[in-house]
Amino acid sequence: MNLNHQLLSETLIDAIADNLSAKGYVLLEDFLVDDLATSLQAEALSLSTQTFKTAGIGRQNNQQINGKIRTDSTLWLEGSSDCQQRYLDLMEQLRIGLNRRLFLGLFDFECHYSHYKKGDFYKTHLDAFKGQSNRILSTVFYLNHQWQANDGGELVLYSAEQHSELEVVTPTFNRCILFLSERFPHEVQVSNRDRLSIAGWFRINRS
Ligand SMILES: O=C(O)CCC(=O)C(=O)O
Ligand SMILES: [Fe+2]
Repeated sequence: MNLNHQLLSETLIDAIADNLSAKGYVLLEDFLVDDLATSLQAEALSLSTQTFKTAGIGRQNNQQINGKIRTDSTLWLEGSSDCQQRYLDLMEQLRIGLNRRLFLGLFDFECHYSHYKKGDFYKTHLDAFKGQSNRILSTVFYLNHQWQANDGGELVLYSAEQHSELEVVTPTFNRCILFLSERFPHEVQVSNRDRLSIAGWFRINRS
């Protein structure tokens, strides 16, 4: 194991757990050490032009490409580079830390890079339907420097009940949002420039 591996502080995991139980989501600035965020950004940038695939929606085995709902391209992280492995290690630490505090029974974590080109979007959706999915906690980590007000591409989180806006999140470098997958409808507004992120899900083992 690389000694440079950043570990999340127990204080940070406490704060994440507190926010998740109080309001169901948490927004974190400067989530990772800068060199890790920078390496992930560089890797996403270089891979996005070659190996990303148009994203699917629906069940894993029955993916449909539906340009009407989402238009981004994705690539799953499998730990095939040092920065991917470091990111997955951190999320593993978070998984264990959240299970200890919240008894969520999180079983594993999956994540992919996403690339939204100019004009791309992801319309309002839920990441999981109650009782039908093993996705429990959604995470999105952003990799974009100098996001301007007119760049679009905000993540809008809605309240489940009134569909009122809870939070409008610009996809700013090294920012991370975590939210309960079944609880918050959300959308990515049309992006006016390239937008890179890592979307991930902590899952329970339902089978
Ligand atoms: O990129 C984002 O801000 C959210 C992406 C998203 O909702 C998803 O991939 O399910
Ligand atoms: Fe989503």
